[in-house]
Amino acid sequence: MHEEEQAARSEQPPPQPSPAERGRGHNEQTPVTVLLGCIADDLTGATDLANMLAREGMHTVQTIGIPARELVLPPADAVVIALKSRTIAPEDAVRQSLVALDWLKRNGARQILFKYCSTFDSTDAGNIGPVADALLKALHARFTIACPAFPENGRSLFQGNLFVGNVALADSGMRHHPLTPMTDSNLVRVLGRQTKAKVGLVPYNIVREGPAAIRKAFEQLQHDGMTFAIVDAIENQHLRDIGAAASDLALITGGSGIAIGLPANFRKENRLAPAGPPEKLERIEGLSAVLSGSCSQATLGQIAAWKARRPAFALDPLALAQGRDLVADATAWAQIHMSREPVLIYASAPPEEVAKVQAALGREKAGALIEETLARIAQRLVAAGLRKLVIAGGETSGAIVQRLGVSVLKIGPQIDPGVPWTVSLGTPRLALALKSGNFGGPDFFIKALEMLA
Ligand SMILES: Nc1ncnc2c1ncn2[C@@H]1O[C@H](COP(=O)(O)OP(=O)(O)OP(=O)(O)O)[C@@H](O)[C@H]1O
Ligand SMILES: O=C(O)[C@@H](O)C(=O)CO
Repeated sequence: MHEEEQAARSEQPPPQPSPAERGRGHNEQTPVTVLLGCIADDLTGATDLANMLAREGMHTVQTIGIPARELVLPPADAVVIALKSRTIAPEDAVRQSLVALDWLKRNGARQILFKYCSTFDSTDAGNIGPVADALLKALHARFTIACPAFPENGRSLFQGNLFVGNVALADSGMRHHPLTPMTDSNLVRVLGRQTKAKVGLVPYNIVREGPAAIRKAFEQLQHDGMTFAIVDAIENQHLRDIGAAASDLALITGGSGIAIGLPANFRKENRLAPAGPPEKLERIEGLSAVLSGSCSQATLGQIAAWKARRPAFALDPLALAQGRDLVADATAWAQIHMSREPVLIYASAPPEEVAKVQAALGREKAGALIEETLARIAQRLVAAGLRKLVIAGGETSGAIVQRLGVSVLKIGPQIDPGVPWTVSLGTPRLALALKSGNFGGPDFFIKALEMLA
């Protein structure tokens, strides 16, 4: 371990305060004292991570982008900064991630977690490798792990190969992802193409032996000149053991699953209180709706389940492009139904329809037009009393949340693995469930809103 890193880690723990005692603001005069500082490369991924940390008993706050100087955050053990850096130019992703790191360090973070997708969404140009390289350098650290496993959602790693359910990543739907097609399941190779540093593997037969064996493997890999270790994991217990073995690492990288084992390290150091009951979110009163721009298989199934029981309005992207005012149409329609029951407004469509729209409008233009439309609809519906909102899709969530001016989320109960209810701070208070495209059971939308009834 580098000297500076060692010095920071060998400090004696302070008397163990609650987050309320620790943090009262976030500016330079009164810093929040964060234990775990997290940088997520997209919005729904950040919420997934925040959910995991909250479930494991850390008071967790999520910010949308890098917190503004004047923003006062509630006390928190963990702060997750949600960036939108997964598919932007690598140099922009690096720059934004370093600003996020700087904020987290200034606010006391003792360990940094870089969260990316459980399907390792990236290209040979990045952004996982370049961002991880830059964070390591900024932290004066020489070694980290990469582990996107998330067993509860079917993501497991064996011999460095990532599986989605019972198929290898490259044989899964991720092969056809429009921005980050994943055509190689072997993460040692995938990450190896994104960094000049050496990438090694801690295989399953070592992981299953527990924290001491895993830690020894980390030491051996460092001795052999490796900077990254892809670490196999199939079950939550493996992630807990990897977390324990990674307690001394300044930087950890992975999916939300890798967070499972980290709170225990802070508890062991007497810095974190034992896990209590899940934090109760304030009750939000008002109208409910679901907005969806996700075209994933899971979301399409959830839309079908909703339509069997509840009112739904489909946005036609080609009509939109021809200038039809679907914001007005959808808003007027929703206002008739919403006072009686929750509504769904969606642009989501199966691959063949998406392909037609993309052929006519161009992929980026189609996406941006739909995101902008859903965001404007959300804005009008909030003005009309909408307060409980389920959003499907990472890009879609980003566009809507940005338009609504949301900058901080408090994390509440889990709806399905990877998706919690959250409450926005600021006015008006909104209950938001931001669902990653691939997450949630078939009745997710209905289940989510019933939880708030
Ligand atoms: N009918 C459609 N035709 C073309 N593009 C569409 C259509 N409906 C939605 N889109 C666009 O597809 C993109 C879907 O991305 P989004 O990130 O919201 O969902 P996702 O990829 O399923 O979610 P996640 O990133 O959480 O896995 C958005 O840019 C959206 O505007
Ligand atoms: O890790 C995942 O699969 C999700 O949190 C995500 O990042 C989807 O965009």
